[in-house]
Amino acid sequence: MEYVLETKNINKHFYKPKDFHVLKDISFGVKVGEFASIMGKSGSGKSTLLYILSTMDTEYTGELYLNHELVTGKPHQDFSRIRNKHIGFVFQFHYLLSEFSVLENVMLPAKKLNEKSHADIERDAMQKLEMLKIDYLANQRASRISGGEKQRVAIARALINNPIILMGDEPTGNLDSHNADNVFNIFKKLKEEEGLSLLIVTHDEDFAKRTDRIIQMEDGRIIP
Ligand SMILES: Nc1ncnc2c1ncn2[C@@H]1O[C@H](COP(=O)(O)OP(=O)(O)OP(=O)(O)O)[C@@H](O)[C@H]1O
Repeated sequence: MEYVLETKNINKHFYKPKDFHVLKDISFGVKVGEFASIMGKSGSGKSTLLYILSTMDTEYTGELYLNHELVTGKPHQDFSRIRNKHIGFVFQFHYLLSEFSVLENVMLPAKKLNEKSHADIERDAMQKLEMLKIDYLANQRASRISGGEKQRVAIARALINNPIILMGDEPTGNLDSHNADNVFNIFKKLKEEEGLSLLIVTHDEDFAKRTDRIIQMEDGRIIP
């Protein structure tokens, strides 16, 4: 089985205000090209898990593999590069820089990676905007566009470095049903046409039901 992401026995505690075993023996994988969702009650540990999987949180025991490579325990300076290059992340809130144009926002993670020329990055960013059918917004200030458009720009930004997996923490949580549907269809298209792997935390059952697999979390565990 070809996995883009795999975990082995991930455990995490929060020690303040008192010891709390938040993630318990999490072992699972996301297959290449799979569109998986994570559901579970509030407080079951979904966001905590996603922050570990996206290498934003390194305080845990167990193992995380991306593209079969063990990333757990790497030197700290490696993580921002791994994250920037291999993982696209979409939050509930878009976190766009409001004074920058849409195009500049999408270009930023590629600028940070510093592997391509400005012209190449601009071309790639325009291609992502075209793919998401928002290229007409390229020169608009991010503060001037609608909520649904902002989330599509955030997706374009998450894709700019051609990640191996796109993760989302309730990316449709702030959207009305029309815009949420739009985002689902974009994710589905990314899977079907680009072969992208996706792992999306959601509270929306209709959204989850339409993904390839629902991973259920309860009390810090994945329900088998
Ligand atoms: N920094 C922290 N310190 C202590 N406890 C924390 C911390 N962050 C989260 N928790 C606790 O860990 C548990 C899991 O939180 P988490 O945010 O992962 O849940 P979730 O399933 O994503 O919930 P929601 O659906 O409400 O976003 C909760 O009980 C939360 O209160």
